[in-house]
Amino acid sequence: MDDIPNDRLHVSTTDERRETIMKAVTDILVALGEDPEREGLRDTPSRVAKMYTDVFSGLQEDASEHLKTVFTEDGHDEIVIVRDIAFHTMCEHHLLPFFGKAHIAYLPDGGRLTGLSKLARVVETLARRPQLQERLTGQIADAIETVLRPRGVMVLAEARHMCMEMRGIKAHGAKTVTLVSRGVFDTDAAKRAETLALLRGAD
Ligand SMILES: Nc1nc2c(ncn2[C@@H]2O[C@H](COP(=O)(O)OP(=O)(O)OP(=O)(O)O)[C@@H](O)[C@H]2O)c(=O)[nH]1
Ligand SMILES: [Zn+2]
Repeated sequence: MDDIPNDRLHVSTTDERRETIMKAVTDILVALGEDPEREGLRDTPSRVAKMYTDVFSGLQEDASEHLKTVFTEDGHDEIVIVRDIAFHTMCEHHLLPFFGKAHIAYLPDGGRLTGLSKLARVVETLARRPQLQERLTGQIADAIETVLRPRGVMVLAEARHMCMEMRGIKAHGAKTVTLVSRGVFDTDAAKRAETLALLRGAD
């Protein structure tokens, strides 16, 4: 949040936020030449406000909190992989959805493990913000690295961006793949190759 000027940092209550979004959506409808009072649109500003507060709820959360359920299992310093964690998020440039799957691998150190579901919770929290795929991928790795201090972490994300498909270049079905690797996966070529193959899976 460091890059937001001070005068924009006013923290709104949920009600204030909803009111502001409703007014903005009404203005957009009017600017488009629509009648915001017609039956089908009457509840649209409040629906969109509810949807945005849900879709962007991760802005009020700290993703690393999820990982703090740490189990110490001495001697278990073997790789842990969770594949196919589905996510839906919004690109920060157009506020259009991008969605896909994240695959996570980490090599624990000192037997420090987290609950498997917590990895998916980290993805969910970080996805519920205006995002870039590269940043989402990096932030997932950062959270795991900071809390679990593993020997290595690797995150692979693949997604379809609606701003590239339904508008602009209209590259239907194009998939963007991003990869972040840290620690031993960055320095040990054999471990990196082996883990990347596991992350990619058979399909
Ligand atoms: N690197 C990156 N770019 C993204 C992501 N999501 C959307 N974009 C891109 O952000 C760019 C914004 O480019 P601009 O030229 O400012 O916007 P635009 O005129 O709408 O661009 P076009 O999409 O090419 O029509 C586009 O190239 C999008 O494809 C993302 O997660 N990562
Ligand atoms: Zn976009």
